[in-house]
Amino acid sequence: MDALNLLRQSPVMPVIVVNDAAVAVDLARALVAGGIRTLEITLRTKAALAAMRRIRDEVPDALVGAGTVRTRAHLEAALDAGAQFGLSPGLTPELAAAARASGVPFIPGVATASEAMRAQDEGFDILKLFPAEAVGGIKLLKALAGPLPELRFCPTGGIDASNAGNYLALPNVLAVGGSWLTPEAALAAQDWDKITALALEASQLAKR
Ligand SMILES: O=C(O)C(=O)C[C@H](O)[C@H](O)COP(=O)(O)O
Repeated sequence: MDALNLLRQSPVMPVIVVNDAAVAVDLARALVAGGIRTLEITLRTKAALAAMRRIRDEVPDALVGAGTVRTRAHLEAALDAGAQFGLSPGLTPELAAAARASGVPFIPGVATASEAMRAQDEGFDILKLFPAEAVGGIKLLKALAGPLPELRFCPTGGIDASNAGNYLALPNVLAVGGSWLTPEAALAAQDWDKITALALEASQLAKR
């Protein structure tokens, strides 16, 4: 699978912060039950790698991704833990080389035209716009479509059920990312029905 097909699996990529690997399997099952298969587990917590391993082993319908991949070492650790793809808030030459060598889909983050052009030079044409709302959101994506028509985006940062549909209506947007499918309170309460309901709502957001 490449980044294009990956982002076509689900209109929304949940950005998941796991504090306790023990709940990762139930959480992943709740999202998959709501039709969301592509899961971005951020590397921001100690539990992240163990969570990826468990989901990979126990939830075969999920596609497990690593988020917040900032270095070659992060990417290698995530792949060892079973990650099937990676995303980053940005891109460095070292990370670009590691991602190309890994052979897994990798979606680097960009926030400007120059960053998008550098990412394209490094071989990436499917990019995360991050932090989407803060750097111009829909207006920026519309403006980039003119000079950079080959690029496709997964905007992330400040997106939720209220504005996701507007992003998905843009021709250069393949999917959106966001943390709104996994609210901290629902995770703490292990309210899997709530998370399945949010996932169902998100999976019905049609692309175009
Ligand atoms: O951890 C990463 O790699 C990131 O890129 C950050 C996340 O994508 C955003 O924190 C999600 O943003 P919200 O949906 O506004 O909460």
